[in-house]
Amino acid sequence: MVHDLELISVGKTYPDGTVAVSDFDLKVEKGEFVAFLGPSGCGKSTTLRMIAGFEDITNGEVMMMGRNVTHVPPEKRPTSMIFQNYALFPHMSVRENVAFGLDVKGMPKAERDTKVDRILDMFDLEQFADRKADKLSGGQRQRIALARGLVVEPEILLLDEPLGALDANLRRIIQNELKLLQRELGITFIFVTHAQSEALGLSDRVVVMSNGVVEQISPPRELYRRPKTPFVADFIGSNTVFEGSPKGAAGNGFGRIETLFGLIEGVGQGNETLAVVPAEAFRITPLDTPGEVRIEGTLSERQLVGAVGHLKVRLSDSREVAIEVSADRPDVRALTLGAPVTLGIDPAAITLIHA
Ligand SMILES: Nc1ncnc2c1ncn2[C@@H]1O[C@H](COP(=O)(O)OP(=O)(O)OP(=O)(O)O)[C@@H](O)[C@H]1O
Repeated sequence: MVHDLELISVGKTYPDGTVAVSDFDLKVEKGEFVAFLGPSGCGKSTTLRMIAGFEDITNGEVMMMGRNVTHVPPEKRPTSMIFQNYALFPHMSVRENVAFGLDVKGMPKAERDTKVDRILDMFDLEQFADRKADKLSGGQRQRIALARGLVVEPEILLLDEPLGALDANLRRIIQNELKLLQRELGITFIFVTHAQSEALGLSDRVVVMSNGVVEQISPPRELYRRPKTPFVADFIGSNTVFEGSPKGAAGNGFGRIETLFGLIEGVGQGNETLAVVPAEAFRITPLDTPGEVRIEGTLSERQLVGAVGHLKVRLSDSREVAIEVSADRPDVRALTLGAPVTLGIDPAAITLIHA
């Protein structure tokens, strides 16, 4: 199958010796929305710029629609890039800004104008067509940047923190628009962000990066449910990680590790050394699940707010686990600070990973 975009072992070392990206492998299907997510400096932008062709690749190859574009200049790639600061020409009108990419391609005027009119209409920008770009609001500028990126009809749209300069409200609005637009046009989107909620909310798949290395490529839900590395377990959601030693397979895709808190069973092979437990998987026993993992602790905090009880349970290694329970439970109401508490976890919610 031919992919819209394929990165084969792509790496980048800057002239000063900084290794920004190493061995990046990725296959993206037509119409997919993929987010690159990771802390500042992890190599997201460098990777995006290599895809766009603005940055030389030190090793590896970039394929687009089955064609090797590793050494193809940006304007000859089927991509279009949108930057965080929009990179609009402030003294050009909206229309001139949007037409710019088509002019660069040498498109005949009549055809160009038709395309520009159509896209201005699509983004509700006709009434601003003759206004200078620096006389517009952030949200309007963002729309122009999108219109300018899309008017050249790219196969792949590359977006580098495109919403970073917007306030929270506008950000949410444009996020929605972006997602609808992407569905409607069926264009492949590669989206760089360090905002977890944005990556998880918008994309079909998320590439989590750290220190120039791909940690995990998964749909958002999978990142929450089945982190594959300690970095992802720490970076995504709110997990508690227990260390242990491998105790082998337990059947049906489950394994066991021996920890300070006893045997923990979870999804895995049983040759792993870490058990990852999402915050919402902890329950206060007695509860129902047969075969649940049990961990002992003492109640260190209790707040009953309306129907919800916010509890904290201190474990023997002095870590605290936060739990939400129904405040109506008589056993919860009866708990006093310092009381022994047994936590129960469904093994299916636990993921075993390698350190
Ligand atoms: N031109 C350059 N020369 C040397 N090192 C660079 C250059 N550009 C970026 N780097 C380094 O490469 C690494 C990756 O940078 P990159 O901008 O790709 O990260 P990022 O994940 O996009 O970060 P941010 O979210 O802050 O934009 C960082 O260590 C950065 O300092």
